[in-house]
Amino acid sequence: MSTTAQAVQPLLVSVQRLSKSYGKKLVLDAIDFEMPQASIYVLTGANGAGKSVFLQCLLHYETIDSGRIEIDGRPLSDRLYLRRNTSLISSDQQQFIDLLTPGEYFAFITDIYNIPSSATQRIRDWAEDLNVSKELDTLIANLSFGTKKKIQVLASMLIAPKLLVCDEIYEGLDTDAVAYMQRLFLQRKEQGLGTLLTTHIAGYGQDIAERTFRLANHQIHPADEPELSRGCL
Ligand SMILES: Nc1ncnc2c1ncn2[C@@H]1O[C@H](COP(=O)(O)OP(=O)(O)OP(=O)(O)O)[C@@H](O)[C@H]1O
Repeated sequence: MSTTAQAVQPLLVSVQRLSKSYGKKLVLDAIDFEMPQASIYVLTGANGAGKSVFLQCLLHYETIDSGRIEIDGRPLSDRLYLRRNTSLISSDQQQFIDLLTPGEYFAFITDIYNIPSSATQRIRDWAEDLNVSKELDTLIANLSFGTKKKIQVLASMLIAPKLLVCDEIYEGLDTDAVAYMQRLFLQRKEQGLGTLLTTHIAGYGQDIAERTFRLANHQIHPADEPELSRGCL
């Protein structure tokens, strides 16, 4: 997508001077970051750079020390709008669904998001695409790491949030699933939805992303900035 096209897209994510510390440990230092609607952005950074903390702050799972965050033009204090229109896929966020089966989890989602019951057939087709049809009645706690992730992916497909945030989505996924995810993100973009992916492995997801950023030294910069790209993984 050209810079001009991006300029006319309304913003999906707007972050201004976001700072976050844990005690004396500074993680994010006055970060500015913008992402338009209908986009795929990648955020890279070394282990411990602060990518997950940034995502947690973005979706208000973590409090911020200072700064301003807007999602689709709404402040984080618009809690219901935020929860309805965002989803996070992360290996750390699964415990709350562990004691449901995928089938129960999807029923739960269709209830709370008021999704028509016709979606049930779609989710069965998608489950077949991702090769998890046989797991729909197994407790999520007992599924493999990659299968748990696929269940989260299916849930996000049901919800189709305006902003989908994926923390290390490719970790633990087989090659077919990775290819499926790439197609899903591109499809989301065509539908006007935005996807933000983090990875500590440079190259992952960047082939489909229009922009890649790097979190280093507590700040986010375009990954192709010369002084930062020297330090890339
Ligand atoms: N709840 C917390 N309390 C204290 N420190 C924390 C907390 N959460 C994260 N940190 C620290 O913040 C820093 C950034 O962690 P974060 O998990 O965001 O890194 P990351 O870039 O996602 O790393 P990785 O690629 O390994 O997943 C780390 O030093 C981590 O120890």
